[in-house]
Amino acid sequence: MYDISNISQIVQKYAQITASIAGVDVEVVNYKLIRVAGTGIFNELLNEDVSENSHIYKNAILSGERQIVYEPGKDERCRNCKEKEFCQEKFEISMPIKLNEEILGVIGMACPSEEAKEYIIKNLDNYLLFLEQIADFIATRAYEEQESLFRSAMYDTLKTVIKNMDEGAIIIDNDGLVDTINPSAKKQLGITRIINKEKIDILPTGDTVENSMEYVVRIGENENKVIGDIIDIPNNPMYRQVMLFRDINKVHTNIYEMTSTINIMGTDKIIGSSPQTKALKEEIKKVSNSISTILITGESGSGKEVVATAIWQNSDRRNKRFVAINCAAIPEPLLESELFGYVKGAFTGADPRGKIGKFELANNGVIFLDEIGDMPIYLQSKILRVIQDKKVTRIGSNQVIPLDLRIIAATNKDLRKMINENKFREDLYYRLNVIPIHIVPLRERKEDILDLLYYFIDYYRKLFGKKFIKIDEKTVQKLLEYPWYGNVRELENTVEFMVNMMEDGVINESSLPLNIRNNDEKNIYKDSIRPLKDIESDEIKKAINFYGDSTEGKLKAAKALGIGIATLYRKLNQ
Ligand SMILES: Nc1ncnc2c1ncn2[C@@H]1O[C@H](COP(=O)(O)OP(=O)(O)OP(=O)(O)O)[C@@H](O)[C@H]1O
Repeated sequence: MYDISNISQIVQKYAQITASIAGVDVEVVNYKLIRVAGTGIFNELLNEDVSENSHIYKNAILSGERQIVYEPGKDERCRNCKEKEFCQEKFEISMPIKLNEEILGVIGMACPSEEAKEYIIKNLDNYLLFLEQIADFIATRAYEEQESLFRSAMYDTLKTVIKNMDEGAIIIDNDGLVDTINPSAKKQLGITRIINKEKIDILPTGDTVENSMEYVVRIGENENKVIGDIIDIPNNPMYRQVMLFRDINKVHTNIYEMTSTINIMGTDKIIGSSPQTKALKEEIKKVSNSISTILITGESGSGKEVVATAIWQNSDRRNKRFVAINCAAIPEPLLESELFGYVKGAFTGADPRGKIGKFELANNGVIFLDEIGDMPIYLQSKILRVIQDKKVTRIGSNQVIPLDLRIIAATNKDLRKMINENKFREDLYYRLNVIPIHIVPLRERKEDILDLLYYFIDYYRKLFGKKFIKIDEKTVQKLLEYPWYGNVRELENTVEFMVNMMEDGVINESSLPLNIRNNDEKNIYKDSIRPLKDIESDEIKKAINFYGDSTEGKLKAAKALGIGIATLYRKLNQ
């Protein structure tokens, strides 16, 4: 309950006004029966505890009713008063000070003379009304004081909470100026100076992503995009709004950290000492810092993603994001929204919170479009536009987001064949194939089989805590002869199996999976026999990849293939 002692000066003024108008002595006690204000002799006795001999006040507090005492000392209510014999007062009115249902105290009026008593009784109704008014004034001031204390305590608490929040927070006053800005907000907006009472403009971009609205926040020269919420503070004399927000880059980083599953590989981690792999590592180093688009081709499991991450790690974008999207793994209807993102309410069935797309997420870094051959043709034109225009628009949004991206695409499909079958856009192919990198199948780089074999044995024996002594010669031979259509991925899985099966630290034929154990030479030959047309086409591709697509490159390729240039052009057209 509010203690009116806290506003004793105001109460004293009311007591004096009452005393001078009524011509009587007035005192005010709080709900604990401590004298808070008083006139005449009472003024000398402020802060006195009057609970022992203030039976009438007690009655007023307990009943909440005004008390009128015509014969102080002789009245029934004075029965227990120790000083009733010596009571000097001739007449008393005690008016409770009420705030809603609570009694904050009592204002008491005491008549020292019979004349005053007579006069007051004659005008009793007016006196009662007057005293009731004064009690109401005191209660109103108590209420205002209580509210203002409560409000400032709330603001203090709010400001402490805001100061310690991870989210950015700005309190905006009724003139649209910054009242309070927390350290997180200053950091996110890149502000180092004191900006209290500076003008702030908050403009919604119209997009809602990740459950919050996107805004441009402008304070002086600083302009930033954030996503967050504006909370209006209605009926507040000082403050208009609180803005809570997150840095859009931080939102991107969080999504990236939550969704990225990439296996970071530098060229040093690419295992293999075959001439092809050595050349591949050189090529990676050469092309890493260019901004041109790369198309990596190679059979499934041959290491296309490994090469893509190695390019990123070798580039000056290594500290930026590498965002991979497997176009074959995402159902077609979802692929577009995964790539471009969307805003709240963009289409039925969409996540109502909105979504940030992979292109936007990869901005300033690298996007890896894996299995690009599985991209539906209508999306191919959209991707082409993103590559050409270097900008993206979230589905359902009008906002254009400029992009600075390194694009790496990969496929195990024959895109030229797909172009002939009208399944892949030729213009997109040329846009992607600026720097072609082909990874030869594992069976064509036998040295790598050995390197990878020992590398994976070492990895899995450590992982399983097993001792490894040796792998027998015949088993190694079988592994070298196996065609590895699943490439490095299949070899890795095979080694994991063998290390599991290995007994006493020795890997032998009995540790091999059945398909490899039964893969005798006949089968090997049967499996590896390929139509001449395919072999020819592979060799031509190899030569063109090696010497380049230019006229000079084609001349060299034809020479290396042992055919005339006209024959090469004819075969290329086929
Ligand atoms: N040269 C290499 N050194 C070490 N590990 C490799 C190498 N090449 C491939 N791997 C490993 O083999 C597995 C398959 O590689 P990756 O995913 O890069 O192949 P991919 O060609 O992208 O396959 P897919 O076409 O199926 O997407 C991965 O676990 C990868 O780490």
